Amino acid sequence: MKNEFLSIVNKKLIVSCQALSDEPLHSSFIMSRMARAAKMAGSVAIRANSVVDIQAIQDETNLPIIGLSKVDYEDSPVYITPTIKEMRAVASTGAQVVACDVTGQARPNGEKLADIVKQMRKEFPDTLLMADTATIENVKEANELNFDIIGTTMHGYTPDTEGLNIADDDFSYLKEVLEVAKHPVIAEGKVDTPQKARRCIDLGCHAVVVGGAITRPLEIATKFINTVNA
Ligand SMILES: CC(=O)N[C@H](C=O)[C@@H](O)[C@H](O)[C@H](O)COP(=O)(O)O
Repeated sequence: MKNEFLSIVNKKLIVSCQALSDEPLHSSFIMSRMARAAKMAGSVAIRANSVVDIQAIQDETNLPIIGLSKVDYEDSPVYITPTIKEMRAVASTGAQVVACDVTGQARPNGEKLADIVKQMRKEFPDTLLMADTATIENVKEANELNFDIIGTTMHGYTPDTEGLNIADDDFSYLKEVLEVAKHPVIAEGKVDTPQKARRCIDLGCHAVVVGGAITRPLEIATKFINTVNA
């Protein structure tokens, strides 16, 4: 039976607690404390990168997790849970959701997304799969592959969508995604104010993920400094 993740996060905020090795807060302990703060504020789930961070956050908060594993491969631009190896590792933590890149770009080792999804359904039937998409074409592929959740995570982060933002033109891209998607949409990517997060819910998203605007102090401080120093 599928887990209760979607009912838990319905119309709610999910905080993404992530810091890569080149970021000042890179540490599973620090990410677990970020997750503690998010839980205290009322976040109902956490998005987390890497097995070690997921485990630290599970131990600290016991909140449901959207898990992913960012790994760079030489033969592919896909880095969010790119192969079956990362998908299995994240699912094996017990994360309620495994998120992976669905941008249509070639995966490492020539792996095919359809095969990965099929294998995951066999091995982890109760784990939800979230598609981190960039374009409407990607949303259609996520529909065809029957992903449980469709995210806008990669919009603005691929060659086809560089510089774009889901909030542009009063969220016109997000409105299109909501039209096309056949599964619940979670808004994610550059949602950097409470008002924008609320707008995503009001437009019909199932939930909304906010990361950097809450958990990346370098990003937050830089915005302040750029404005003060302007
Ligand atoms: C592009 C990419 O790798 N995005 C990652 C996906 O997990 C995270 O680094 C983002 O922080 C997350 O999507 C939340 O987005 P924002 O931090 O803009 O609220």
